[in-house]
Amino acid sequence: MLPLLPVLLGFLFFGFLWWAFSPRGNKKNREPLPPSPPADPIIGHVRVVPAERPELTYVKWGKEHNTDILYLNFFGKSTIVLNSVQAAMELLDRRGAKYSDRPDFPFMKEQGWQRNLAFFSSGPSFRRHRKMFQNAFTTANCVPYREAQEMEARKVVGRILKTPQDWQSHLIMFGTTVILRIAYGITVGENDDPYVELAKKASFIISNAGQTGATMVDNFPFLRYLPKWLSILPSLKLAREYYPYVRALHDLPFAAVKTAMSHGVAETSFVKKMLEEMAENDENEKKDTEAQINTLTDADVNGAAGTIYVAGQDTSLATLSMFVLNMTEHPEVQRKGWEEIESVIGKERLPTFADRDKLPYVDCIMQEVFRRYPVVPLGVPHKSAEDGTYKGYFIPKGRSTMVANAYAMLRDENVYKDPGTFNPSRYLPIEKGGAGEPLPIGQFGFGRRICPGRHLATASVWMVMATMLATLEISRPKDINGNDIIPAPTFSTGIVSHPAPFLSVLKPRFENVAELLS
Ligand code: HEM
Repeated sequence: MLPLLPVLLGFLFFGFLWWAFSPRGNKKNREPLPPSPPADPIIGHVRVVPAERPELTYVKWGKEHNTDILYLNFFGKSTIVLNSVQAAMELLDRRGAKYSDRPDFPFMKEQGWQRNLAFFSSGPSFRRHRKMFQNAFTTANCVPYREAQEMEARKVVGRILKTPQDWQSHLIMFGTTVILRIAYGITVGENDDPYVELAKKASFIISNAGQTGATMVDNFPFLRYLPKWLSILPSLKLAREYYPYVRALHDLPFAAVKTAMSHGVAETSFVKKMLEEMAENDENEKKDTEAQINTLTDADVNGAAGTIYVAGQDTSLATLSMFVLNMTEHPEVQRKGWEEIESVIGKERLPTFADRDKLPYVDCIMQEVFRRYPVVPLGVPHKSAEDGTYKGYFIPKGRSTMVANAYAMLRDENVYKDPGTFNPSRYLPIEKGGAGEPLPIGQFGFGRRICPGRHLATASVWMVMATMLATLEISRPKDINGNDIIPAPTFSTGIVSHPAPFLSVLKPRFENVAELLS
């Protein structure tokens, strides 16, 4: 016979786990939780959500349950998935005060990204950093960075002309160089430049340490406090190994700007602008307590510049890789883009930002690149600060993570005809032969957390796309029988999604391209 006490304790223990990790609707008002696919006891949906591209499964579940809001449970933590622009606008935008917090990201902090706006919970640091970013990167305040964007875009095409087979590395180089220039005013040399080396190390740890917010350390934060010799998880070991590089990426260029400023030779940059503003405001703010809370410190500017790198480098690179992929798949679109550029600008000079309004089709190409394969398909999670309801469903506070499924929104068949097809004309007005469909919404997130770098990012991406369309022909390679090899794209899973390496042939569109670039 089984001993009674251990059996009883076992029952109690599992009963407690069941109770603690089970989802509950709002008992008081009898509102149910949003529709939810079947889950396991205690662990919830951990086993049923695929590790690869979960956004596709969320779309499927949304259709099966005929809903634009889903409820998932991971070890008792609620996740609310929003599959439509309507749901995201209602909750994350209009009711943004409730749904703009962030869950904790202990694993990013372990890697060295401490003072980072993207990972701040609501509070004074969030407000200070958000204000700093919003002011620094309005459309008007992005204008001083245009020269750097134009120059770096031309450099990337120049590098592609020299070694076209390395086009992917050259795009990586662009992502890094343009951000280092904007954040610190640093013009880097070629691949072996020490700043580029540091930036590569920082990028490596972000893309190889697991899915942001969903790693073991994020789920079990106590793991962070294990001593170094007990870093049993490979990802934790990797994070600790790369920590000094991430910190150096923050500290070395920051110190270089300060030195350059003290000698009066610093180039235009975000850090320079912020340090100058700090010096101006210093005296007034000493007297005022409210102002002191809002006062920026060196540590704030240092963290914010690192944030520009982590938030802007990989996203811009992934978007440009998606552009090359779409152009390889659709030579006819590429040709139309080039024809527009040729008719407006000719072949004697390269596009500049002043041409943008006169190139509506090129703009549509960029919008379609943002839409078809969104590079941040599940956004960055928000957190609910209060209980709420949507379409009669209960959204529990505190432990609920809100995930805006940008992929579902940008592929919504109710909004876009044949959403899987790459068709830039869909945005043109009907009277101009287009379909008058709305520009994409969701690729830059929502509400109070919407990407503050979106104007800067759009400008960088537009400039590279326009320069590449004006100068390069992007085509499919041929197989041994002379037939086109059409890419069969697959994509990485992570906060930023990249296309897996694919073959594409890039060559100058006409004879004097190299001269134009020089
Ligand atoms: C094509 C390039 C980019 C894409 C697709 C992109 C997309 C996003 C998305 C989806 C979010 C999450 C928004 C939310 O939580 O609702 C975000 C946040 C953020 N992005 Fe971007 N981004 C890009 C480039 C940039 C650049 C160049 C910067 C640098 C200035 C930047 C700075 C940030 C920051 C600081 C946040 C966090 C905002 C917060 O938590 O309040 N991003 N971005």
